[in-house]
Amino acid sequence: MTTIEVKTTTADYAVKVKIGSLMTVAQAIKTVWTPRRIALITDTTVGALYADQVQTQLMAGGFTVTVLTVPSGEASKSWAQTMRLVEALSQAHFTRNDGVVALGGGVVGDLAGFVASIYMRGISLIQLPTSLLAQVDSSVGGKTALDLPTGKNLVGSFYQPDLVLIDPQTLTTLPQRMLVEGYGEVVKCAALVGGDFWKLLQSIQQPDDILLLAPQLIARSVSFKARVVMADEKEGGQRQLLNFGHTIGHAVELLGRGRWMHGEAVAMGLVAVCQVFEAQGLTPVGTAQAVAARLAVVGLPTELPDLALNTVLTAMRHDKKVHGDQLTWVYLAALGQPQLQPVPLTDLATWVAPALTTVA
Ligand SMILES: NC(=O)c1ccc[n+]([C@@H]2O[C@H](COP(=O)([O-])OP(=O)(O)OC[C@H]3O[C@@H](n4cnc5c(N)ncnc54)[C@H](O)[C@@H]3O)[C@@H](O)[C@H]2O)c1
Ligand SMILES: O=C(O)C(=O)C[C@@H](O)[C@H](O)[C@H](O)COP(=O)(O)O
Ligand SMILES: [Zn+2]
Repeated sequence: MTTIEVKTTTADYAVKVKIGSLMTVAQAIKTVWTPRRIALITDTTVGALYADQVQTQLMAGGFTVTVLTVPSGEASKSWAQTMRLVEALSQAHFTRNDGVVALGGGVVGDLAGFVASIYMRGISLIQLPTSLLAQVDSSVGGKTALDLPTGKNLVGSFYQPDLVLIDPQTLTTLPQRMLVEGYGEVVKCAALVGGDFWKLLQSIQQPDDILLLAPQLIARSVSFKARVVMADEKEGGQRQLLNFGHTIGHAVELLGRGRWMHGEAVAMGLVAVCQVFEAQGLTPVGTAQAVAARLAVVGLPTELPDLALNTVLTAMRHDKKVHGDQLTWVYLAALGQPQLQPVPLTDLATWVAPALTTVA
């Protein structure tokens, strides 16, 4: 078992990574929660695979469990599902002493986390992430979110869980496309960290290698993310670095309307931002190609689709790193040396243009 401690101004919790840990989930939860009622929030796909097993374990451990299921997919990060879930909690008389357990990928984690943060102004939360993306990134750090038609994650809260329990065994049921998209966030972390983490990616030459190295990739990604979150929980400064590749990535994800998964859009965004900053002379020439090589080897997309510049710019203006009349970008001064660069909104078109294949 690898344990990574996260200590922020609002919470102290452990991220535990252990193969098979979902089989002893009640034991782990009892280390942080007394017996209580649990809303086990999951999606249709993950629920069908794991909800019974988790519910049985929790009930044997003395918890009372209500399973609440949302449709799989990004569209569930919505007001409609939020309303359904908080109303279900209320109708079942959940109180402030009860808790929410999120069982699923990043969608379930973001949605259930948001629900836990607003129901009765906040009830306890535990994350049981089951996708690679959720295990390396979204379950840790306390960002919860819903999407709006204008942009990704525009509603949400910072709300830390009491425990994150990661069982890499769940990745064996994850379809290859979802395994690979989660790897997009691993490449992001490795590019930010550089050194041995970046070198480790040389061992990944095909999607199966991701599964083989999953415990290591999870531990390294989470350790890095935990360090950043502990230094800057609410993204006043260096937490913005975790948004590397997301400025263009989120725009592409939104404009694709479900065509690309988050990690795929981030993969395109990582290469694109390196191209943008190579053109500005701030990222060493060849970085975009080096990043693209690590992504392409597992089949992640590395070239932006044809998108009209004005639609990309409109989506980017909803980025939460817009402060006043500037958007802060994350770029690599070198692998392992990320920097923040504010760019006036009026200059965005000139900056972004080199990354787009079609300028309309
Ligand atoms: N809060 C954060 O810090 C943070 C970080 C990164 C991404 N995100 C968000 O996470 C979301 C993407 O997460 P995701 O890629 O996990 O998507 P997802 O939650 O939609 O999961 C992808 C698919 O895999 C299925 N699945 C999950 N685990 C499975 C398993 N073990 N076996 C079989 N199927 C399984 C899901 O049902 C879904 O169909 C996006 O909304 C993104 O914005 C949040
Ligand atoms: O945890 C963070 O901070 C991140 O930026 C991690 C990102 O991978 C993640 O996609 C996050 O949800 C994006 O946050 P947002 O604030 O840009 O919506
Ligand atoms: Zn992300």
